[in-house]
Amino acid sequence: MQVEGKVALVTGGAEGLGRAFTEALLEAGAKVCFCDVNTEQGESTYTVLKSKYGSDRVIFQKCDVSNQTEMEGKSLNYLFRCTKETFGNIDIVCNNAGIGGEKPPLWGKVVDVNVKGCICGTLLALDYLSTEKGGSGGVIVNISSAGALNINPYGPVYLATKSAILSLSRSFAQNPLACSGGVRVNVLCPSFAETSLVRNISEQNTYDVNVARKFVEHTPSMSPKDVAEAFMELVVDESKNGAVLKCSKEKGKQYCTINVTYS
Ligand SMILES: NC(=O)C1=CN([C@@H]2O[C@H](COP(=O)(O)OP(=O)(O)OC[C@H]3O[C@@H](n4cnc5c(N)ncnc54)[C@H](O)[C@@H]3O)[C@@H](O)[C@H]2O)C=CC1
Ligand SMILES: CC/C=C\C[C@H](O)[C@H](O)/C=C/C=C/C=C\C=C\C(=O)C/C=C\CCC(=O)O
Repeated sequence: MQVEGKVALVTGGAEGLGRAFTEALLEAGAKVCFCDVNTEQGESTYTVLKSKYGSDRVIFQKCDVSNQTEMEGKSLNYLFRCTKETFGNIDIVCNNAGIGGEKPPLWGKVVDVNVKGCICGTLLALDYLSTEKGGSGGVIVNISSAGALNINPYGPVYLATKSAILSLSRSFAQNPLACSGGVRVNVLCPSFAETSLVRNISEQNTYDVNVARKFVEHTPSMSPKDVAEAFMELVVDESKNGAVLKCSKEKGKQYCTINVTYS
């Protein structure tokens, strides 16, 4: 895919990986609408990106991806509509927004943001991108986790949501609306990267904060820019549909095949 001149939508773009994806897309010549629930950080990031790339190429919208109705303020429906009205089309969608948490009452919000937000964002992306629905095709990249390729007793809820994103994306990649609609669906599984999500691991959102922190300390972390390089490969390479791309500091990029072995 030639990214120059294309229109992208990124959720959770105010900081961390979402900001890195947004900047990589802008650097490649795309127009980008990014959203975030954190208005202050979103406006701050928008100011920086607008001055670097121009106000005609980047917009920020406050949006909570777990908000399923227009009633509760800026929803994903509103975000997609606003992006299309502003830039005339949508070609690339990155469902990135995500949070961590394991204990009540936080875990329910984790499911709402990570799973429902990604499902809603993927369904809307298919509606706007599929040629079967008047779109011009394109690519959806959903953000799972390297942890989803394993089991982990210390982050079961978080990693369950990331596993859901993995299955959702691989399944939608074979869905008629995608296949016959010229839409590719890929999933990125990063290992640890230096962001607030990892820095903010605490008693409130993990079963054993010492284990989680030790895991992070012993696992070399990527920069968000490292992860964005893998993300852009899934956007640009039109041979990639249903691809599962793991990326880590130690082993770089690894495409994964997922099989079930029977005992
Ligand atoms: N940092 C890491 O080591 C890894 C992160 N991931 C995933 O990457 C994605 C991004 O994570 P990070 O950049 O690390 O986290 P982060 O916490 O640094 O950034 C996440 C961004 O999403 C926003 N956000 C949170 N809830 C939202 C909501 N309901 N609606 C809209 N925006 C919302 C936050 O305000 C923040 O700006 C997440 O889905 C995470 O699960 C996956 C593997 C590794
Ligand atoms: C791990 C950091 C991400 C989120 C923290 C949340 O609090 C979550 O509820 C807790 C998870 C605890 C995990 C403990 C160890 C993780 C091991 C893994 O296999 C994860 C490996 C890489 C991915 C990291 C990520 O997805 O953010």
